[in-house]
Amino acid sequence: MSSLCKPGPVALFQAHVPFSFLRDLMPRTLDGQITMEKTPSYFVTREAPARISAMSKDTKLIVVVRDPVTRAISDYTQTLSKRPDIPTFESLTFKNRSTGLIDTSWSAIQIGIYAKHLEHWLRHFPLSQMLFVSGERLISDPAGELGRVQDFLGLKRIITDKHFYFNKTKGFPCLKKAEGSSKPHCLGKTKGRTHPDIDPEVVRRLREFYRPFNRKFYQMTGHDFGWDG
Ligand SMILES: Nc1ncnc2c1ncn2[C@@H]1O[C@H](COP(=O)(O)OS(=O)(=O)O)[C@@H](OP(=O)(O)O)[C@H]1O
Repeated sequence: MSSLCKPGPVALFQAHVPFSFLRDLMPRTLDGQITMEKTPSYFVTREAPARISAMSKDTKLIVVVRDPVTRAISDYTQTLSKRPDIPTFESLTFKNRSTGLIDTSWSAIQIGIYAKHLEHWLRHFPLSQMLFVSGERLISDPAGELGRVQDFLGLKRIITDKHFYFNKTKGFPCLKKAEGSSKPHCLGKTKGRTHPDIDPEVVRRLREFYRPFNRKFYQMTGHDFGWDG
C-alpha cells in the first residue's frame, strides 16, 4: 500500500519553513505504507538535498530523466503554450549565436545538465538510494521501467505488461483500467504536445554541448541512457 502526499502549491523542500511544519503537511505513514512526494524541480534545487536528508537520511529518491535536448524543447513548448509571445527557441538557446555560445543560464538548458545536479545530491545521499528512470523507456516499455521502480521501493511487481496498452493516436502507453475504475486511463492533454520544428543546426550544437555532461552522467549513474546515439 502507498499514500501519495500532494503538497499543493508549496513544494515542501523548497519552502523556507520549519521542518515541523513540513512534516505536518505530510500524511501519517502506517507500517506497510510508503509516503511519496513528487516535485520535479527538487532535482535542480540547490537546498533540496540537504533539507530532505535532514528530514530523513533513508529517503529514496526517484528521478525521471530524458534526452536533455528533447527535454529543453519540451520545456520551451510548455512555456510557449502559456506565453505565445516568447522569443524563438533558437534565439533563447544562444548567448551569442555567431560564436555558438550556449546560454546555460536559460533554465530549459540548465536543467538538462544532469551530471551537475547529481553532484549536489551525491554529497547527501548514496547512489544506492537513487533511481533514475528513463523517460524514453517509460514510453517504449512502461512495465519494464515500473518493474525497476517497484524493485527499488521493495514492492512486489504488481504492475506488469498486462496493465498497459499503447495508444497510437496519443503516442503514449495508457492504463487499461484506472485505479478504482473499469475504464482506461491515458495521460492528459498537456502530455505529448507537438514540439515546434527547431533549426537542425541548433539541435546539432545542443547535442554537442550536452555530450560530455551526458557521458559524465552515465558514468556517475552506471547507466547509459543512449541519448548520444
Ligand atoms: N508517464 C510519462 N511517460 C513519459 N513521458 C511523460 C510521462 N508523463 C509526462 N511525460 C512527458 O514529460 C514532459 C513534461 O510533462 P509534464 O507536463 O508532466 O511536466 S511538468 O510536471 O508539468 O513539468 C512532457 O513531454 P512532451 O509531451 O514531450 O513535451 C510529457 O509528455
